[in-house]
Amino acid sequence: MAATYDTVVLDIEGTTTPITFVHETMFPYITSNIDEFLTTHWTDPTVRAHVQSIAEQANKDVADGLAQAIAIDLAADSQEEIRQKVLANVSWQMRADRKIGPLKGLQGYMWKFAFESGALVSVIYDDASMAIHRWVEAGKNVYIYSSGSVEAQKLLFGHSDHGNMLGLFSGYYDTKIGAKVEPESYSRIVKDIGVEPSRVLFISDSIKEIQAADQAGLQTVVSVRPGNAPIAEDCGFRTATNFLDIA
Ligand SMILES: CSCCC(=O)C(=O)COP(=O)(O)O
Ligand SMILES: [Mg+2]
Repeated sequence: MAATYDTVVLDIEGTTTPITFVHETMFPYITSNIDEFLTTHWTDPTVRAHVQSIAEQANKDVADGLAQAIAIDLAADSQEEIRQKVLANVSWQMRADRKIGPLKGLQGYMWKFAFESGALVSVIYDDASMAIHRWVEAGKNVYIYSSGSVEAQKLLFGHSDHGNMLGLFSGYYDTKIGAKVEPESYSRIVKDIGVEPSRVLFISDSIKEIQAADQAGLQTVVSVRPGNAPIAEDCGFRTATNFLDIA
């Protein structure tokens, strides 16, 4: 590909970072620690705000008829009932790998303690790290767009096996800008950055995200990594197993 882009937008899971790191290290950290974390941090104002968001989402899910959702009455339930219902709602959403703001917000806050204490160090593919450096050295702007909260994204790139990479990125987007499978989300991102969609390269392992970005007029490459969902050879999009083939 000729360098017809001057902005790069990167997904994380399955793109810069192995799916296994997210599913076998980051998510189990939440599952193993959330019970104790909520008990210990229950009165922390940030946890209170996340509990409120989880409760609002749970009540919406119940109204929408989601079978596993459990309503939370913040005014009438006891604090222990609320805590147990938060645990139950987080549990089913994590089993479903739900990419939704309230869940991602609480996960991100828990990961803050894990990354900052050194309990977690993220994994970035060598070629992804090298390509990001090359893009930045070539004057391109590199952004992240992930379902993980912006706070979690910064923790992940700030505490990686390639060191603190935060200085390389021009900005971060999460699902507050819109779902990753909606073309409008990509239109909002390029508008926010202030670039033409045709000058932006988006890389992701998710074919639905690639289709959405393509519909919004961005250039795309499908990230093919070990453990990613298989991509059909005739998917109609450029694929890459190594970022250095793109950079
Ligand atoms: C950035 S935090 C960990 C990743 C995460 O929670 C997630 O859902 C990753 O989704 P992505 O959009 O990066 O595939
Ligand atoms: Mg991904």
